[in-house]
Amino acid sequence: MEVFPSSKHVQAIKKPQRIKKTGLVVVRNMKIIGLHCSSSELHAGQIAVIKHGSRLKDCDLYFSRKPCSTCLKMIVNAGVNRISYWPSDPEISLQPENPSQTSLGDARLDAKAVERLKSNSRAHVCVLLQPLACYMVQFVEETSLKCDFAQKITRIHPEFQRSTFYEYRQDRVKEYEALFLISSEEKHKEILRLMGLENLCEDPYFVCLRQNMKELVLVLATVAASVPSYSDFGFYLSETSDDNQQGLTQEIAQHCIIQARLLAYRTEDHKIGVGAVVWAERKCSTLDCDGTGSMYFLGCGYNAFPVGSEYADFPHMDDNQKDREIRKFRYIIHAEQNAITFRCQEIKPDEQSMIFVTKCPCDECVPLIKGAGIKQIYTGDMDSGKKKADISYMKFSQLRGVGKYSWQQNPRRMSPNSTKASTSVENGDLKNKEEDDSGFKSKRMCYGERT
Ligand SMILES: O=c1ccn([C@H]2C[C@H](O)[C@@H](COP(=O)(O)OP(=O)(O)OP(=O)(O)O)O2)c(=O)[nH]1
Repeated sequence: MEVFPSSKHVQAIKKPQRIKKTGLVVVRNMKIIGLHCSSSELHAGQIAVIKHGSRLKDCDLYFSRKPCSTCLKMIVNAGVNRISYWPSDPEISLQPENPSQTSLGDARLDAKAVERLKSNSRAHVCVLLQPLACYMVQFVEETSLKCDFAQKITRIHPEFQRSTFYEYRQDRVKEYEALFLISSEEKHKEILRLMGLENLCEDPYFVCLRQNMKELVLVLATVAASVPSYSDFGFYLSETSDDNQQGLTQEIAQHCIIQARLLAYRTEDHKIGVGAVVWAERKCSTLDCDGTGSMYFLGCGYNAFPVGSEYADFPHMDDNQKDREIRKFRYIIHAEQNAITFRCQEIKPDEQSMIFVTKCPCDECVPLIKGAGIKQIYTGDMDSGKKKADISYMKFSQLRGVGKYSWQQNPRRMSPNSTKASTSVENGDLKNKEEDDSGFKSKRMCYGERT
Protein backbone atom coordinates (compact mmCIF):
# COMPACT_ATOMS: atom_id res chain seq x y z
CA MET A 1 0.00 0.00 0.00
CA GLU A 2 2.76 2.41 0.87
CA VAL A 3 3.90 2.35 -2.74
CA PHE A 4 0.44 3.34 -3.97
CA PRO A 5 1.14 5.74 -6.86
CA SER A 6 -0.05 9.33 -6.50
CA SER A 7 -2.63 10.48 -8.97
CA LYS A 8 -1.41 12.93 -11.59
CA HIS A 9 -3.49 15.63 -9.94
CA VAL A 10 -1.65 15.23 -6.64
CA GLN A 11 1.73 15.07 -8.36
CA ALA A 12 0.98 18.34 -10.11
CA ILE A 13 0.03 20.34 -7.03
CA LYS A 14 2.51 18.95 -4.55
CA LYS A 15 6.25 18.93 -4.84
CA PRO A 16 7.59 15.41 -4.57
CA GLN A 17 8.53 14.84 -0.94
CA ARG A 18 11.07 12.39 0.35
CA ILE A 19 8.76 10.86 2.90
CA LYS A 20 8.91 7.18 3.66
CA LYS A 21 5.28 6.19 3.60
CA THR A 22 3.47 3.63 5.73
CA GLY A 23 0.96 1.11 4.45
CA LEU A 24 -1.90 -0.26 6.51
CA VAL A 25 -4.40 -3.07 6.04
CA VAL A 26 -7.50 -3.12 8.27
CA VAL A 27 -9.10 -6.52 8.77
CA ARG A 28 -12.37 -7.36 10.48
CA ASN A 29 -13.54 -10.96 10.91
CA MET A 30 -10.83 -12.12 8.47
CA LYS A 31 -12.05 -9.73 5.76
CA ILE A 32 -10.11 -6.72 4.51
CA ILE A 33 -12.16 -3.57 5.14
CA GLY A 34 -9.50 -0.95 4.48
CA LEU A 35 -6.28 -0.44 2.54
CA HIS A 36 -4.60 2.81 3.49
CA CYS A 37 -1.39 4.64 2.94
CA SER A 38 0.11 7.58 4.85
CA SER A 39 0.06 10.95 3.13
CA SER A 40 2.30 13.98 3.52
CA GLU A 41 0.00 15.25 6.26
CA LEU A 42 -1.32 12.18 8.02
CA HIS A 43 0.05 8.91 9.31
CA ALA A 44 -1.62 5.65 8.32
CA GLY A 45 -3.08 5.06 11.80
CA GLN A 46 -4.62 8.53 11.84
CA ILE A 47 -6.18 7.88 8.44
CA ALA A 48 -7.66 4.62 9.74
CA VAL A 49 -9.27 6.49 12.64
CA ILE A 50 -10.67 9.13 10.29
CA LYS A 51 -12.04 6.50 7.89
CA HIS A 52 -13.34 3.87 10.32
CA GLY A 53 -13.70 5.61 13.72
CA SER A 54 -15.09 3.29 16.38
CA ARG A 55 -15.67 0.60 13.72
CA LEU A 56 -11.99 -0.21 14.35
CA LYS A 57 -13.14 -2.03 17.50
CA ASP A 58 -11.99 -5.66 17.38
CA CYS A 59 -10.22 -5.17 14.04
CA ASP A 60 -6.72 -6.46 13.27
CA LEU A 61 -4.34 -3.87 11.83
CA TYR A 62 -1.25 -4.68 9.74
CA PHE A 63 1.30 -1.86 9.50
CA SER A 64 4.34 -1.75 7.25
CA ARG A 65 6.19 0.13 10.04
CA LYS A 66 5.72 0.19 13.79
CA PRO A 67 3.14 2.94 14.48
CA CYS A 68 4.23 6.06 16.39
CA SER A 69 2.67 7.07 19.71
CA THR A 70 0.23 9.50 18.06
CA CYS A 71 -1.25 6.71 15.95
CA LEU A 72 -1.00 3.98 18.55
CA LYS A 73 -2.80 5.86 21.32
CA MET A 74 -5.75 6.53 19.00
CA ILE A 75 -6.07 3.03 17.60
CA VAL A 76 -5.69 1.46 21.03
CA ASN A 77 -8.38 3.84 22.22
CA ALA A 78 -10.67 2.69 19.38
CA GLY A 79 -10.49 -0.85 20.80
CA VAL A 80 -8.57 -2.69 18.08
CA ASN A 81 -7.80 -6.33 18.70
CA ARG A 82 -4.30 -6.78 17.27
CA ILE A 83 -1.64 -4.56 15.75
CA SER A 84 1.05 -6.28 13.70
CA TYR A 85 3.95 -4.46 12.15
CA TRP A 86 6.95 -4.99 9.86
CA PRO A 87 10.09 -5.12 12.03
CA SER A 88 12.21 -2.49 10.33
CA ASP A 89 12.43 1.26 10.86
CA PRO A 90 9.34 2.56 12.74
CA GLU A 91 7.02 5.37 11.63
CA ILE A 92 9.17 7.95 13.38
CA SER A 93 12.51 6.96 11.97
CA LEU A 94 15.26 5.72 14.25
CA GLN A 95 17.81 5.89 11.47
CA PRO A 96 20.29 8.69 12.26
CA GLU A 97 20.72 9.75 8.65
CA ASN A 98 16.97 10.06 8.07
CA PRO A 99 16.15 13.47 6.60
CA SER A 100 12.89 13.82 8.58
CA GLN A 101 12.51 16.82 10.82
CA THR A 102 12.31 14.79 13.99
CA SER A 103 15.58 14.50 15.85
CA LEU A 104 16.91 11.12 16.86
CA GLY A 105 16.33 12.10 20.51
CA ASP A 106 12.63 12.69 19.82
CA ALA A 107 12.41 9.42 17.89
CA ARG A 108 13.86 7.55 20.90
CA LEU A 109 11.41 9.21 23.25
CA ASP A 110 8.57 8.22 20.92
CA ALA A 111 9.82 4.62 20.79
CA LYS A 112 9.67 4.52 24.62
CA ALA A 113 6.16 5.97 24.64
CA VAL A 114 5.07 3.36 22.11
CA GLU A 115 6.43 0.60 24.37
CA ARG A 116 4.52 2.02 27.32
CA LEU A 117 1.30 2.23 25.32
CA LYS A 118 1.89 -1.33 24.15
CA SER A 119 2.38 -2.77 27.61
CA ASN A 120 -0.65 -0.95 29.03
CA SER A 121 -3.06 -1.73 26.23
CA ARG A 122 -5.52 -4.56 25.72
CA ALA A 123 -4.53 -4.79 22.06
CA HIS A 124 -1.87 -7.31 21.17
CA VAL A 125 1.00 -5.44 19.50
CA CYS A 126 3.31 -7.85 17.72
CA VAL A 127 5.56 -8.80 14.82
CA LEU A 128 3.80 -11.30 12.60
CA LEU A 129 6.42 -12.77 10.36
CA GLN A 130 6.10 -16.45 9.62
CA PRO A 131 8.70 -18.22 7.48
CA LEU A 132 7.37 -18.76 3.98
CA ALA A 133 6.14 -22.19 3.01
CA CYS A 134 8.78 -24.43 1.45
CA TYR A 135 9.15 -23.78 -2.32
CA MET A 136 6.96 -20.66 -2.07
CA VAL A 137 9.54 -18.43 -3.79
CA GLN A 138 9.96 -20.96 -6.60
CA PHE A 139 6.19 -21.40 -6.94
CA VAL A 140 5.60 -17.64 -7.15
CA GLU A 141 8.38 -17.35 -9.73
CA GLU A 142 6.90 -20.06 -11.96
CA THR A 143 3.32 -18.86 -11.68
CA SER A 144 4.38 -15.27 -12.32
CA LEU A 145 6.05 -16.27 -15.57
CA LYS A 146 2.94 -18.23 -16.56
CA CYS A 147 0.38 -15.59 -15.59
CA ASP A 148 -1.70 -13.95 -18.33
CA PHE A 149 0.20 -10.67 -18.16
CA ALA A 150 3.71 -12.09 -18.59
CA GLN A 151 2.43 -14.60 -21.16
CA LYS A 152 0.89 -11.91 -23.32
CA ILE A 153 4.19 -10.02 -23.44
CA THR A 154 6.08 -13.24 -24.20
CA ARG A 155 3.89 -13.90 -27.23
CA ILE A 156 5.21 -10.73 -28.85
CA HIS A 157 8.59 -10.44 -27.13
CA PRO A 158 9.80 -14.02 -26.55
CA GLU A 159 12.92 -12.72 -24.79
CA PHE A 160 10.73 -11.52 -21.93
CA GLN A 161 10.06 -15.07 -20.79
CA ARG A 162 13.20 -15.41 -18.72
CA SER A 163 15.95 -12.86 -19.12
CA THR A 164 13.93 -9.64 -19.14
CA PHE A 165 11.59 -10.88 -16.45
CA TYR A 166 14.54 -11.46 -14.12
CA GLU A 167 15.98 -8.05 -14.96
CA TYR A 168 12.67 -6.47 -14.06
CA ARG A 169 12.49 -8.46 -10.90
CA GLN A 170 15.98 -7.37 -9.90
CA ASP A 171 15.00 -3.71 -10.30
CA ARG A 172 11.96 -4.29 -8.10
CA VAL A 173 14.02 -6.16 -5.52
CA LYS A 174 16.38 -3.19 -5.26
CA GLU A 175 13.48 -0.76 -4.97
CA TYR A 176 11.69 -2.77 -2.27
CA GLU A 177 14.86 -3.58 -0.34
CA ALA A 178 15.58 0.14 -0.09
CA LEU A 179 12.04 0.66 1.22
CA PHE A 180 11.62 -2.28 3.56
CA LEU A 181 15.03 -3.50 4.72
CA ILE A 182 17.88 -1.97 6.66
CA SER A 183 21.11 -2.88 4.88
CA SER A 184 23.39 -2.77 7.92
CA GLU A 185 22.81 -5.65 10.31
CA GLU A 186 24.21 -3.65 13.22
CA LYS A 187 21.88 -0.73 12.57
CA HIS A 188 18.93 -3.09 12.25
CA LYS A 189 19.77 -4.68 15.62
CA GLU A 190 20.07 -1.27 17.24
CA ILE A 191 16.65 -0.25 15.93
CA LEU A 192 15.08 -3.53 17.05
CA ARG A 193 16.46 -2.95 20.57
CA LEU A 194 15.07 0.58 20.64
CA MET A 195 11.70 -0.81 19.57
CA GLY A 196 11.68 -3.30 22.45
CA LEU A 197 12.52 -6.31 20.26
CA GLU A 198 15.83 -7.27 21.85
CA ASN A 199 14.70 -10.92 21.83
CA LEU A 200 15.04 -10.84 18.02
CA CYS A 201 18.61 -9.54 18.08
CA GLU A 202 20.27 -12.79 19.04
CA ASP A 203 21.16 -15.52 16.55
CA PRO A 204 19.65 -17.69 15.21
CA TYR A 205 16.51 -15.49 15.58
CA PHE A 206 18.10 -12.45 13.97
CA VAL A 207 19.41 -14.39 10.94
CA CYS A 208 16.01 -16.05 10.50
CA LEU A 209 14.19 -12.75 10.81
CA ARG A 210 16.29 -11.12 8.10
CA GLN A 211 15.99 -14.18 5.89
CA ASN A 212 12.16 -14.15 6.21
CA MET A 213 12.06 -10.43 5.48
CA LYS A 214 14.25 -10.84 2.39
CA GLU A 215 12.15 -13.70 1.07
CA LEU A 216 8.96 -11.72 1.44
CA VAL A 217 10.51 -8.81 -0.42
CA LEU A 218 11.56 -11.23 -3.16
CA VAL A 219 8.02 -12.62 -3.44
CA LEU A 220 6.58 -9.13 -3.68
CA ALA A 221 9.14 -8.15 -6.33
CA THR A 222 8.47 -11.33 -8.32
CA VAL A 223 4.73 -10.72 -8.41
CA ALA A 224 5.27 -7.07 -9.34
CA ALA A 225 7.62 -8.08 -12.18
CA SER A 226 4.85 -10.14 -13.79
CA VAL A 227 2.91 -6.98 -14.67
CA PRO A 228 5.78 -4.74 -15.81
CA SER A 229 5.95 -1.46 -17.69
CA TYR A 230 7.53 -3.39 -20.53
CA SER A 231 7.73 -2.09 -24.07
CA ASP A 232 4.36 -0.51 -24.86
CA PHE A 233 2.23 -2.89 -22.80
CA GLY A 234 -0.45 -1.55 -20.54
CA PHE A 235 -4.17 -1.56 -19.80
CA TYR A 236 -5.92 -0.18 -22.86
CA LEU A 237 -9.58 0.08 -23.71
CA SER A 238 -10.63 -3.01 -25.67
CA GLU A 239 -11.75 -2.55 -29.23
CA THR A 240 -15.19 -3.82 -28.34
CA SER A 241 -15.65 -1.23 -25.58
CA ASP A 242 -18.22 1.34 -26.50
CA ASP A 243 -17.40 3.55 -23.57
CA ASN A 244 -15.56 6.76 -23.99
CA GLN A 245 -14.53 7.13 -20.40
CA GLN A 246 -11.52 8.24 -18.43
CA GLY A 247 -9.29 5.36 -17.43
CA LEU A 248 -6.72 5.25 -14.66
CA THR A 249 -3.04 5.97 -15.10
CA GLN A 250 -1.06 2.87 -16.03
CA GLU A 251 0.85 3.15 -12.77
CA ILE A 252 -2.28 2.91 -10.62
CA ALA A 253 -3.85 0.20 -12.79
CA GLN A 254 -0.67 -1.91 -12.58
CA HIS A 255 -0.43 -1.38 -8.84
CA CYS A 256 -4.00 -2.58 -8.26
CA ILE A 257 -3.65 -5.61 -10.53
CA ILE A 258 -0.50 -6.55 -8.58
CA GLN A 259 -2.64 -6.46 -5.43
CA ALA A 260 -5.07 -8.83 -7.16
CA ARG A 261 -2.18 -11.09 -8.20
CA LEU A 262 -0.95 -11.27 -4.62
CA LEU A 263 -4.43 -12.21 -3.42
CA ALA A 264 -4.64 -14.98 -6.00
CA TYR A 265 -2.05 -16.93 -3.97
CA ARG A 266 -4.68 -17.45 -1.26
CA THR A 267 -6.78 -19.56 -3.62
CA GLU A 268 -8.36 -22.87 -2.64
CA ASP A 269 -8.27 -24.06 -6.26
CA HIS A 270 -4.99 -25.92 -6.58
CA LYS A 271 -5.00 -25.54 -10.36
CA ILE A 272 -5.35 -21.79 -10.68
CA GLY A 273 -5.49 -18.84 -8.32
CA VAL A 274 -7.58 -15.82 -9.27
CA GLY A 275 -7.61 -12.52 -7.39
CA ALA A 276 -9.94 -9.54 -7.65
CA VAL A 277 -9.81 -6.10 -6.04
CA VAL A 278 -12.50 -3.43 -6.29
CA TRP A 279 -11.62 0.25 -5.94
CA ALA A 280 -13.62 3.40 -6.54
CA GLU A 281 -12.64 6.94 -7.34
CA ARG A 282 -14.18 9.63 -5.19
CA LYS A 283 -15.64 12.62 -6.99
CA CYS A 284 -14.99 15.16 -4.27
CA SER A 285 -11.21 15.66 -3.88
CA THR A 286 -11.57 17.53 -0.54
CA LEU A 287 -12.11 14.14 1.07
CA ASP A 288 -8.73 12.83 -0.15
CA CYS A 289 -6.82 12.61 3.13
CA ASP A 290 -5.55 9.09 2.39
CA GLY A 291 -2.25 8.52 0.59
CA THR A 292 -4.30 6.56 -1.95
CA GLY A 293 -5.65 9.94 -3.16
CA SER A 294 -9.14 9.93 -4.58
CA MET A 295 -9.09 6.14 -4.83
CA TYR A 296 -10.69 4.16 -2.04
CA PHE A 297 -10.95 0.45 -1.43
CA LEU A 298 -14.30 -1.33 -1.81
CA GLY A 299 -13.52 -5.03 -1.52
CA CYS A 300 -11.43 -7.95 -2.62
CA GLY A 301 -11.60 -11.71 -3.05
CA TYR A 302 -10.05 -14.84 -4.48
CA ASN A 303 -11.47 -18.10 -5.79
CA ALA A 304 -12.37 -20.44 -2.95
CA PHE A 305 -15.05 -22.85 -1.78
CA PRO A 306 -17.97 -21.41 0.24
CA VAL A 307 -16.93 -19.89 3.57
CA GLY A 308 -16.64 -22.49 6.31
CA SER A 309 -16.22 -25.50 4.03
CA GLU A 310 -13.48 -28.04 4.58
CA TYR A 311 -11.00 -29.29 1.98
CA ALA A 312 -12.84 -32.55 1.31
CA ASP A 313 -16.39 -31.12 1.25
CA PHE A 314 -16.40 -30.42 -2.50
CA PRO A 315 -14.86 -31.87 -5.65
CA HIS A 316 -11.65 -30.35 -6.98
CA MET A 317 -11.74 -31.79 -10.53
CA ASP A 318 -11.66 -29.56 -13.60
CA ASP A 319 -12.91 -29.56 -17.20
CA ASN A 320 -10.28 -32.09 -18.24
CA GLN A 321 -11.62 -34.74 -15.90
CA LYS A 322 -14.34 -36.94 -17.40
CA ASP A 323 -17.09 -37.12 -14.81
CA ARG A 324 -19.02 -33.82 -14.92
CA GLU A 325 -20.73 -34.56 -11.65
CA ILE A 326 -17.58 -34.33 -9.65
CA ARG A 327 -16.12 -31.14 -11.03
CA LYS A 328 -15.41 -28.04 -8.94
CA PHE A 329 -17.27 -25.46 -11.02
CA ARG A 330 -20.69 -25.63 -9.35
CA TYR A 331 -19.16 -25.10 -5.94
CA ILE A 332 -16.26 -22.72 -6.24
CA ILE A 333 -16.90 -19.04 -5.58
CA HIS A 334 -15.06 -16.92 -8.12
CA ALA A 335 -12.71 -14.10 -7.11
CA GLU A 336 -15.11 -11.42 -8.40
CA GLN A 337 -18.03 -13.07 -6.60
CA ASN A 338 -16.17 -13.01 -3.28
CA ALA A 339 -15.06 -9.41 -3.83
CA ILE A 340 -18.64 -8.31 -4.49
CA THR A 341 -20.13 -10.38 -1.66
CA PHE A 342 -17.68 -9.20 0.98
CA ARG A 343 -17.31 -5.58 -0.13
CA CYS A 344 -17.01 -3.25 2.80
CA GLN A 345 -18.79 -0.29 1.22
CA GLU A 346 -21.62 0.23 -1.21
CA ILE A 347 -20.86 0.71 -4.90
CA LYS A 348 -22.07 4.25 -5.58
CA PRO A 349 -23.72 4.62 -8.99
CA ASP A 350 -22.44 8.17 -9.48
CA GLU A 351 -18.80 7.26 -8.79
CA GLN A 352 -16.24 5.51 -10.96
CA SER A 353 -15.83 2.02 -9.55
CA MET A 354 -13.45 -0.54 -11.02
CA ILE A 355 -12.55 -4.16 -10.63
CA PHE A 356 -9.02 -5.51 -11.15
CA VAL A 357 -9.06 -9.21 -11.87
CA THR A 358 -6.16 -11.49 -12.77
CA LYS A 359 -8.13 -13.63 -15.21
CA CYS A 360 -10.67 -12.69 -17.85
CA PRO A 361 -14.09 -12.61 -16.10
CA CYS A 362 -16.14 -15.67 -17.05
CA ASP A 363 -19.77 -15.84 -18.18
CA GLU A 364 -20.97 -16.17 -14.58
CA CYS A 365 -19.10 -13.07 -13.50
CA VAL A 366 -19.56 -10.66 -16.43
CA PRO A 367 -23.30 -9.97 -15.77
CA LEU A 368 -22.58 -9.85 -12.04
CA ILE A 369 -19.95 -7.12 -12.45
CA LYS A 370 -22.23 -5.10 -14.71
CA GLY A 371 -25.27 -5.62 -12.45
CA ALA A 372 -23.29 -4.52 -9.39
CA GLY A 373 -22.73 -1.17 -11.10
CA ILE A 374 -18.96 -1.52 -11.54
CA LYS A 375 -17.93 0.84 -14.33
CA GLN A 376 -14.55 -0.49 -15.43
CA ILE A 377 -12.80 -3.85 -15.63
CA TYR A 378 -8.99 -4.13 -15.71
CA THR A 379 -7.90 -7.61 -16.68
CA GLY A 380 -6.01 -9.93 -18.97
CA ASP A 381 -8.11 -11.26 -21.84
CA MET A 382 -6.19 -14.43 -22.69
CA ASP A 383 -9.26 -16.62 -22.09
CA SER A 384 -11.75 -14.32 -23.79
CA GLY A 385 -13.79 -16.22 -26.37
CA LYS A 386 -13.00 -19.67 -24.91
CA LYS A 387 -15.92 -22.05 -24.70
CA LYS A 388 -15.56 -24.89 -22.25
CA ALA A 389 -17.90 -27.50 -20.88
CA ASP A 390 -18.33 -26.00 -17.44
CA ILE A 391 -16.98 -22.50 -17.51
CA SER A 392 -16.86 -20.24 -20.56
CA TYR A 393 -15.51 -16.84 -21.40
CA MET A 394 -17.82 -15.75 -24.24
CA LYS A 395 -19.62 -12.80 -22.64
CA PHE A 396 -16.63 -10.59 -21.91
CA SER A 397 -16.12 -9.48 -25.49
CA GLN A 398 -19.85 -8.88 -25.94
CA LEU A 399 -20.16 -6.83 -22.76
CA ARG A 400 -21.37 -3.27 -23.34
CA GLY A 401 -21.71 -0.36 -20.96
CA VAL A 402 -18.64 -1.22 -18.89
CA GLY A 403 -15.15 0.03 -19.81
CA LYS A 404 -12.94 -2.97 -20.52
CA TYR A 405 -9.25 -2.25 -20.03
CA SER A 406 -7.34 -5.26 -21.26
CA TRP A 407 -3.64 -5.88 -20.84
CA GLN A 408 -2.26 -5.38 -24.34
CA GLN A 409 0.14 -3.46 -26.51
CA ASN A 410 -0.79 0.15 -26.89
CA PRO A 411 -3.21 -0.13 -29.85
CA ARG A 412 -2.11 3.23 -31.23
CA ARG A 413 1.55 2.30 -31.35
CA MET A 414 0.81 -0.90 -33.18
CA SER A 415 -0.43 1.04 -36.20
CA PRO A 416 1.11 4.50 -35.99
CA ASN A 417 0.49 5.30 -39.66
CA SER A 418 -3.08 4.20 -39.89
CA THR A 419 -5.84 6.81 -39.82
CA LYS A 420 -7.38 5.02 -36.90
CA ALA A 421 -4.34 5.95 -34.87
CA SER A 422 -5.15 9.62 -35.00
CA THR A 423 -8.48 9.25 -33.21
CA SER A 424 -8.07 6.07 -31.23
CA VAL A 425 -9.06 5.88 -27.62
CA GLU A 426 -6.32 5.46 -25.08
CA ASN A 427 -7.69 4.88 -21.63
CA GLY A 428 -10.75 6.75 -22.74
CA ASP A 429 -8.93 9.85 -23.96
CA LEU A 430 -9.48 10.99 -27.48
CA LYS A 431 -6.20 12.40 -28.73
CA ASN A 432 -5.09 13.91 -31.99
CA LYS A 433 -2.14 12.83 -34.07
CA GLU A 434 0.17 15.54 -32.70
CA GLU A 435 -0.37 14.40 -29.13
CA ASP A 436 -0.02 10.89 -30.36
CA ASP A 437 3.45 11.49 -31.75
CA SER A 438 4.60 13.10 -28.53
CA GLY A 439 3.54 9.88 -26.87
CA PHE A 440 6.30 8.10 -28.76
CA LYS A 441 8.86 10.41 -27.23
CA SER A 442 7.55 10.36 -23.71
CA LYS A 443 7.39 7.08 -21.90
CA ARG A 444 4.73 8.43 -19.56
CA MET A 445 2.40 9.38 -22.38
CA CYS A 446 2.70 6.10 -24.18
CA TYR A 447 1.69 4.33 -21.00
CA GLY A 448 -1.57 6.21 -21.06
CA GLU A 449 -1.02 8.76 -18.31
CA ARG A 450 -3.89 11.15 -18.05
CA THR A 451 -3.17 14.67 -19.11
O1 LIG B 1 -14.07 -15.00 -13.76
C1 LIG B 1 -13.53 -15.96 -13.22
C2 LIG B 1 -13.28 -17.15 -13.88
C3 LIG B 1 -12.71 -18.21 -13.21
N1 LIG B 1 -12.40 -18.09 -11.90
C4 LIG B 1 -11.83 -19.24 -11.19
C5 LIG B 1 -12.82 -20.30 -10.84
C6 LIG B 1 -12.03 -21.55 -10.88
O2 LIG B 1 -11.42 -21.77 -9.62
C7 LIG B 1 -10.95 -21.29 -11.91
C8 LIG B 1 -11.33 -21.94 -13.22
O3 LIG B 1 -10.46 -21.52 -14.17
P1 LIG B 1 -10.42 -22.12 -15.66
O4 LIG B 1 -11.62 -21.76 -16.40
O5 LIG B 1 -9.17 -21.65 -16.27
O6 LIG B 1 -10.36 -23.64 -15.45
P2 LIG B 1 -9.13 -24.54 -15.07
O7 LIG B 1 -9.36 -25.02 -13.71
O8 LIG B 1 -7.84 -23.84 -15.28
O9 LIG B 1 -9.29 -25.72 -16.10
P3 LIG B 1 -8.98 -25.79 -17.67
O10 LIG B 1 -7.83 -26.71 -17.79
O11 LIG B 1 -10.23 -26.32 -18.24
O12 LIG B 1 -8.65 -24.41 -18.21
O13 LIG B 1 -10.87 -19.87 -12.03
C9 LIG B 1 -12.61 -16.94 -11.24
O14 LIG B 1 -12.32 -16.80 -10.06
N2 LIG B 1 -13.18 -15.90 -11.92
